[in-house]
Amino acid sequence: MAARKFYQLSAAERLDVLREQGVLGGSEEYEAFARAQSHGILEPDVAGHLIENQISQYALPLGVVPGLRVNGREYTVPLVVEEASVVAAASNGARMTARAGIHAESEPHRVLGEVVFLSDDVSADYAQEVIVSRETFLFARAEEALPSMHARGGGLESLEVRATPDGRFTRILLTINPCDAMGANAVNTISEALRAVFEDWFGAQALVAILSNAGDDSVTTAEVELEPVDVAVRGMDPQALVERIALLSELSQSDYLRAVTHNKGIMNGISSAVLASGNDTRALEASVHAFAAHSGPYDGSYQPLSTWTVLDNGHLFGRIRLPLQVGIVGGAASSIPLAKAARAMGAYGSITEFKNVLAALGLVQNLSAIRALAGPGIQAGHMNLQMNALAIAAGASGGQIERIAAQLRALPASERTAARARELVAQDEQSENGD
Ligand SMILES: CC(C)(COP(=O)([O-])OP(=O)([O-])OC[C@H]1O[C@@H](n2cnc3c(N)ncnc32)[C@H](O)[C@@H]1OP(=O)([O-])[O-])[C@@H](O)C(=O)NCCC(=O)NCCSC(=O)C[C@@](C)(O)CC(=O)[O-]
Ligand SMILES: NC(=O)C1=CN([C@@H]2O[C@H](COP(=O)(O)OP(=O)(O)OC[C@H]3O[C@@H](n4cnc5c(N)ncnc54)[C@H](O)[C@@H]3O)[C@@H](O)[C@H]2O)C=CC1
Repeated sequence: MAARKFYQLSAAERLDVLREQGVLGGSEEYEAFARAQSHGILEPDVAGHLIENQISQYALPLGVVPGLRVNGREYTVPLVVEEASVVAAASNGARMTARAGIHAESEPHRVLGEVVFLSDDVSADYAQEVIVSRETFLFARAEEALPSMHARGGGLESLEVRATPDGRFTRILLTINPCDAMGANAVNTISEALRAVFEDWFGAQALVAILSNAGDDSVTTAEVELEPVDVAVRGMDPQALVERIALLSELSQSDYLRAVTHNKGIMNGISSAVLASGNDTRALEASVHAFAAHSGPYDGSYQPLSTWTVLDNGHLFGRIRLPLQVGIVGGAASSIPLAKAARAMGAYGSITEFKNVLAALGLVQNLSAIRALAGPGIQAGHMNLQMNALAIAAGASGGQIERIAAQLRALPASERTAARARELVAQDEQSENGD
């Protein structure tokens, strides 16, 4: 019998192979992988069937942002993230915007598919002519490909032919309503079904039939108007603070280097909430950053996803606009129990509601970050919370974590190092042992 390939082995067998190859690290790493596999949250056979070449499981903390007020409702939003201060900052943002509340709205949830031919094989004009004359057949074929989506009121909504800007390719664009799902699989199924029809009619092979992660036609907007006192920082004039926040916002419009970091701050909250919900974070982020790269004054200028301005009445006005390729059904949530629980806890009654909450979360996350930057700086708040992670990395466990973190916080910033944390852990152990 032929030897089984790596991907045909069990998780335990794969671990053994990797140990023999010496690529696992040491026995400590082997133990860590093996323990997480048997004591992880997922049943080992579920984990082993979700991805390929699986050897272990990976856990991250799940936290919540309480009291995020969006469109008159209060949400408790679950986040999964490894970075200290993200949840605290989002909670801080929810607190600062609770009085005013955030208003959010989403354009209809749609995803684009594209079937692409070389324009030498199929000209845009010809494709257009054929599609217009046989539209009824194409819609019937799309319905046949995914009858359940059609029955829900979704499915193919429109067909449009657009050549690429350089004229080399003819794209047939399919606008699809995936109802409450993110829609990638739905769009791919319909696109491939129509590809076969087009190839038959045109007598040419399509280059590709796939969804586009560009979400420019399905954008969510969230806005908030705050009084300076809502964002006040001790020891600083609130009006001067909001003026500095607005200036920081202008900087991110002028300076690409700052825009990237500004958007990273926004995605701190959104990506973490999307991860918690069992949605595809790669699709989300590709879509968001592509939008940021061509939604500005000229195509190709990477822009901030949010802006903050001071209104004539002295209030601070914030607005965020971005596409959110997510779903409240489908994806990994049906197989990952905690993702399912996180979706249920978010209590998003519709896909629009989920997107509105995500955009609001991004806006308040951004507010906390730039308020800190415009005020005391980021390190004071962020590094305070980061001290727990430093203590854990230095080997602290149980009640020691809080003790060491408190000692680290009391040190000047320049002395809060890994080496110093290890020294403190060693001293703590000595005193615990009565040495
Ligand atoms: C860190 C804080 C919140 C401290 O904030 P603070 O004002 O020093 O602390 P506070 O004790 O006055 O707390 C204010 C509120 O923050 C929340 N809060 C406070 N502490 C906790 C905690 N332990 N757990 C949960 N929530 C917490 C909580 O809502 C609290 O209100 P309260 O409930 O007490 O009335 C503040 O300094 C802050 O918001 N900083 C921003 C931190 C941040 O953005 N971190 C992300 C990592 S940095 C990054 O990745 C991106 C960045 C910053 O570069 C993006 C950019 O450049 O734009
Ligand atoms: N480029 C990309 O972004 C790609 C992403 N993917 C993956 O595709 C998955 C997302 O695709 P989907 O089609 O959203 O998920 P999916 O394949 O899980 O489909 C959603 C399922 O939910 C059912 N459903 C039940 N109630 C529904 C309702 N009210 N509205 C809509 N559907 C309902 C649908 O019939 C369907 O079976 C993600 O796992 C993603 O990682 C796959 C290929 C490419």
